[in-house]
Amino acid sequence: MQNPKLKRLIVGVGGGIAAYKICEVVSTLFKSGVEVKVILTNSAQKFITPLTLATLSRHPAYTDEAFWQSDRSRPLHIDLGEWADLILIAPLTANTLAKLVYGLADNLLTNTVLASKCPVLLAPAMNTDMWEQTVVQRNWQQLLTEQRFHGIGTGSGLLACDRVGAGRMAEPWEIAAYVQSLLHTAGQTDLAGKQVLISAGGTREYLDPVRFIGNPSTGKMGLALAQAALHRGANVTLVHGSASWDIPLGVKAIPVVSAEEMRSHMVRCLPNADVIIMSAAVADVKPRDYSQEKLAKKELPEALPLEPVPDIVAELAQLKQPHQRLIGFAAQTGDIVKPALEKLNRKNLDAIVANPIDEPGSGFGGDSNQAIFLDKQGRQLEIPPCSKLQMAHHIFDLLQSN
Ligand SMILES: Cc1cc2nc3c(=O)[nH]c(=O)nc-3n(C[C@H](O)[C@H](O)[C@H](O)COP(=O)(O)O)c2cc1C
Ligand SMILES: CC(C)(COP(=O)(O)O)[C@@H](O)C(=O)NCCC(=O)NCCS
Ligand SMILES: [Mg+2]
Repeated sequence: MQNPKLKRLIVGVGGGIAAYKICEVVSTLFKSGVEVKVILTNSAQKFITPLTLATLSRHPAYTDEAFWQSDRSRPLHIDLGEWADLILIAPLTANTLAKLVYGLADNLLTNTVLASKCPVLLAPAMNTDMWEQTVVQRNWQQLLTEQRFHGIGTGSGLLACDRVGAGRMAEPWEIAAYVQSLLHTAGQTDLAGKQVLISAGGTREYLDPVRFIGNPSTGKMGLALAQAALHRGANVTLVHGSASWDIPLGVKAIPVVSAEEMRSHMVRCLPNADVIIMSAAVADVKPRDYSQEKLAKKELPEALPLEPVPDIVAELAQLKQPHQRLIGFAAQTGDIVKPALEKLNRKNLDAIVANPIDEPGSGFGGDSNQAIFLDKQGRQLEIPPCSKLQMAHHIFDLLQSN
């Protein structure tokens, strides 16, 4: 999904056990069209072989042995540094972090970072005590104050030393998505300091403890919007119904079940938000009656009396201040433009994304989508089929360009 001009990635692998996950990152990115070259530190080679990464990346994997070879017409770190559009370092060790803070350059990886100007994405992985050391935290915070460095992680969970705590490396899918975002934006954090509030997924309106009215929404479009906003520097709150994914590190997630619950969280979070995107598929109706006990088959009514649930987007539109921007989604079959335009005007939205759920490779569940973006300035722009993350970036590009 990268910007067509930006697609050259160097992956620097550090000497930590989390290095085993980098094969998947390299493979995923290669398959999505990114050109990948890998540099391994000496310690990284104790965990994973250059041969594996060379094979997955379809390029030589570079080591300090290559750095010191005398058969090159130009130094390798200069060639690699000039070649890269983006450098990912994962896992980032405490050792390499400290070197980067001080500009130390005693191996191919650190020399390549100094010999390049592109953005650098860092994915640390460490034992909890290592990660929480004052000196490590100070190094981490200091490095992130520099514009070219972007950080992902760490998460909390089981570590390789059997400890449960902070220091887990971000998962491959999160790292790959962050790379895609930075290749799209060239590292520009145009949403820095902004609060972005997103709703995602389907809501469920229960009839009894096991049966509900719902829809097939998986929340993947909302997840992609949350990732794109986060990677562009925003603080992101994601109010989500049923979801089939893990929450990205750095996103504040609020799980909900019903439309009423979603409404109350969206209304509560609204005052702090700069941009509000309603990509959730809210059930329009709920059963009028709810039974605390599971209804026996024979107790089920022949016809289900229904009543409307709150119209969340309409309420947000009424409550919002002029500086806040509210974007809706309209999942439609058939003619998608007319009903979306009508919803944009009737609900007083700033923009709406009309989503043809009956087109192949678009709509519920999958990883790709297509849409027509309409706004109150009268723009009507087609977003051709692309990944949901790429669509999310197109939407933010359009919002930022007026
Ligand atoms: C089994 C093992 C696991 C290690 N895991 C980590 C780790 O997760 N994070 C870390 O910062 N260092 C870890 N280290 C220590 C680094 O390998 C060591 O600091 C090394 O000098 C890092 O070199 P590099 O930064 O050039 O890759 C580990 C060492 C061993 C022996
Ligand atoms: C090691 C691992 C990648 C394992 O992940 P997994 O449980 O998903 O297989 C994850 O626990 C992690 O990122 N840990 C941080 C680094 C670490 O554990 N270092 C070794 C401690 S001495
Ligand atoms: Mg609706």
